[in-house]
Amino acid sequence: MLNSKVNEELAAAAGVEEGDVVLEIGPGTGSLTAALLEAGATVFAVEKDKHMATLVKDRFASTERLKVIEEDITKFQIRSHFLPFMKEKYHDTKKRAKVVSNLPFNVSTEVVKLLLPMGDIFSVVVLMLQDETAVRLADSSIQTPEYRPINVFVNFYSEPEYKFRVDRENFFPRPKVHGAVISFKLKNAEEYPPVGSPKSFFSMVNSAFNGKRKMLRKSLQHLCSSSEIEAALHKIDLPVTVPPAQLPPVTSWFDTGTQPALLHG
Ligand SMILES: C[S@@+](CC[C@H](N)C(=O)[O-])C[C@H]1O[C@@H](n2cnc3c(N)ncnc32)[C@H](O)[C@@H]1O
Repeated sequence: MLNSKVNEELAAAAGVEEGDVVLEIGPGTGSLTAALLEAGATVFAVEKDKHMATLVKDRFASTERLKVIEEDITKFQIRSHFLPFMKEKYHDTKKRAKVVSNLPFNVSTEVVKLLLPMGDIFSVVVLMLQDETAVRLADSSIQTPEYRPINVFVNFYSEPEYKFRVDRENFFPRPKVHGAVISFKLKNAEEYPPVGSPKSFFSMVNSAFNGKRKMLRKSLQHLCSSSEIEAALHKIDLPVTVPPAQLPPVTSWFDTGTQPALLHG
């Protein structure tokens, strides 16, 4: 990141303040780390590149508010290794940590899938993504062919918000596309849509989208009878012909707040 102002804005987008514990993924040379420390946070950085991990450790050797772990975030055991660190720093047991990261674009979807279900550990996840990806993930109401199971996933676990675009001239090496900062305010488990098991719910969502142009009563016929599907759609005022890409945001799939109208989850 060539522009230090963007790092300050990333930290501000997560509302980082004195005393916060922040998980930073991929600190690289430490330009965002510097902004997080400057804002008063204690930073737990996970960097997979050995050389970069050493470099960032050396750069901030004089502070006790930084811990650097050399590890790939997709393999890192957040619950067993980060959680004890966070608990040691916070006196308030209800306080949650924050995630702020400027990661390579190619691992961003994997990181989103990993972190969003962790609302018991993190209150907010702020990421730099490709602009196009950020737009697609933040708009919960898109009812276009761009609507994917990942949109259902994002809105199930969080409230996404597109923050601001970062022109590609701000990065070195310069990527082909612009970046954008997106924040995901993580829900607590009691705020999730009321499904029996998220795993079987998402398996149902994937089945529905596998037959993108098919009607739901066809693509979900291995799970429910046609009449059950028609009745469920009727309950939430949708025609039986609705294709999956035109379903409304996931939170409105549940009629009374207790009973999932769209199948059993
Ligand atoms: C785009 S650089 C970010 C540099 C820095 N955050 C900045 O703002 O200047 C990405 C960093 O993420 C690290 N990285 C890439 N994949 C990673 C992964 N799976 N786990 C942890 N770190 C990763 C890279 O080694 C690199 O240092």
